[in-house]
Amino acid sequence: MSRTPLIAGNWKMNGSRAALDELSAMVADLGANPADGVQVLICPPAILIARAVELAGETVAIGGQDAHPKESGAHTGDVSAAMLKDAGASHVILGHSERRTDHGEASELVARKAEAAWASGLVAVICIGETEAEKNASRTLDVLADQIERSLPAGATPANTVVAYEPVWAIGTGRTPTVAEVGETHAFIRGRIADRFGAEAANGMRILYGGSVKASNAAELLALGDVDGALVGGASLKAADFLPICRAARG
Ligand SMILES: O=C[C@H](O)COP(=O)(O)O
Repeated sequence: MSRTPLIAGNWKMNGSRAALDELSAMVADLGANPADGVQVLICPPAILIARAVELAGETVAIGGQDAHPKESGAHTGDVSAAMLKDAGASHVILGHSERRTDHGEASELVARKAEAAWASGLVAVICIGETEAEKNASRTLDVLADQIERSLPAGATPANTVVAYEPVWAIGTGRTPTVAEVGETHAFIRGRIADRFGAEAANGMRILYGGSVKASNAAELLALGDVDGALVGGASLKAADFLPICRAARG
């Protein structure tokens, strides 16, 4: 099964209304010179989503960075999947390591959020990844297996779920695993998805790599058979940095 590459930009807690000019520049460039066959997604801070949706049109999908598992209610400061959908989002990042660390999110909560995302018609981009201490203790595969088991609810399909593998130690550091390590780890992840959801689901489900992806390393990472795109942080903030990554994903 062929999988449409997804290049997803996570703006994290960066951006402003003025920064949406960068999104407009991405949309204009991709409109004039499409990255054929590549799906492009930008996940700005929640407060910018509605305006981003207006600017992005059909060229760039817009997503959230988190969603509360409940649809509405007394949850000060939170945003629900239903609200993201209402604002025009199509995707939501869940279980990012910064949420797991900053907000103590456990995999069970991530799974509940994914179910809420699906119920609202959003695609869940579910993040997994080992810390540096876990890597140094040779626990990477055990950690990933556990996160796949507990963060992805029953019912995950290629249509409703994307998995993003982000080694925590590679995020924002300029360090990445070797290309061979990324290939082996993604193959392991796909194998575990097959164990849980069956071979057909594993064949169709996209697995993104994230962690210090930039124009200079994107092509070699995206050329790997089990790497179906990238979750990009810092290099997604500027059109000039992000567009070459989108183009590197073309087959
Ligand atoms: O969600 C994106 C990742 O955390 C990667 O961030 P980075 O590209 O700045 O390393």
